[in-house]
Amino acid sequence: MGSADPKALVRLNGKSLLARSLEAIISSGVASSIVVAAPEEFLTRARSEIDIISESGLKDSEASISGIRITVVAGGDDRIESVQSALKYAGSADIVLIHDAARALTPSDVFRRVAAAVRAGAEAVVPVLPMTDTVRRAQSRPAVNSDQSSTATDVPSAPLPRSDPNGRQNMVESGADSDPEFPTVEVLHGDLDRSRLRRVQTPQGFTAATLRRAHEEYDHDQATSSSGGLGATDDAGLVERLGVDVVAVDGDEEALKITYPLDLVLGEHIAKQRDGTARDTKQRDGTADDTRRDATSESGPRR
Ligand SMILES: Nc1ccn([C@@H]2O[C@H](COP(=O)(O)OP(=O)(O)OP(=O)(O)O)[C@@H](O)[C@H]2O)c(=O)n1
Ligand SMILES: C[C@](O)(CO)[C@H](O)COP(=O)(O)O
Repeated sequence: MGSADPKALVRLNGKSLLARSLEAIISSGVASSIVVAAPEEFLTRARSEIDIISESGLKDSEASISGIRITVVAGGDDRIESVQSALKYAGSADIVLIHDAARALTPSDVFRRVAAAVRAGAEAVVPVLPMTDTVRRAQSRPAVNSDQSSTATDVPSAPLPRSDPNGRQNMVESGADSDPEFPTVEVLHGDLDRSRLRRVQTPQGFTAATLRRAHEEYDHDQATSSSGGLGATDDAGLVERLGVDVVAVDGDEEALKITYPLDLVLGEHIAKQRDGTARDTKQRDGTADDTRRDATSESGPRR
């Protein structure tokens, strides 16, 4: 994102991603307690975001905000460590939802769908959306070598350069063995059947026992792994390693992960519409923007 502050403190229409995430959780009505994991040096600022929500008022949810215990704790160096810090404060809750503050515009309905599916008996639940792009596997091979099959190696799953949202540099010169003396190109193989692929969002919901077991198992495997970090980009992945089924429910395009500056432009637009401060709040048919959104967004995933 390139901002000096942690991303959760970046603002959309004047309100931080953290504050917007908390509002969505609170107004969903599914939480009895919320734990926020924040970078240690930003704990005070994270706490002040909670005060802002209280002051600005959550409309008719104000009563429930005082009924919901909100705790701010120091997170860790990565997502998994932060979740583990927060889990220590989850008390005796038997269902836990893990949410990315970066998905600050997640509609409350998504929280309700996830919580309902766990209550209905699933051990692990994630909101998902269909793939709209064609997806292929990437391999790198020497740029000048005609024998591609014997030298191709999987492109490492390191993130694309943050400075280039489209990762164009990676598309040309793979980072796998990017020695300038031996340039590589990236070649693509194999159509993956996109009708069977899903984009995974948060909140991800779990029975607390299963989530704790998944983290313990992950920690154990990390400690005993001879091949370095196991890599885990979400909690559902850890639960899946236990052999537990991860159940999908409908996600929502507005639960986008604010990752690149371009996402802020879209996020700002959505936030303004919701806050009723969009310049063009009146549509030609006379309905307000946020009224139109309510009619479409809470009814399931949109492409
Ligand atoms: N040490 C960390 C890093 C990330 N996260 C969580 O993982 C989410 C997604 O992470 P990411 O998009 O990578 O966010 P950041 O690392 O915060 O920001 P940036 O995109 O600038 O790298 C964050 O919103 C946050 O909820 C966390 O809990 N602890
Ligand atoms: C959990 C997640 O949002 C699901 O899509 C995603 O894996 C988080 O990834 P990040 O690398 O921590 O942004």
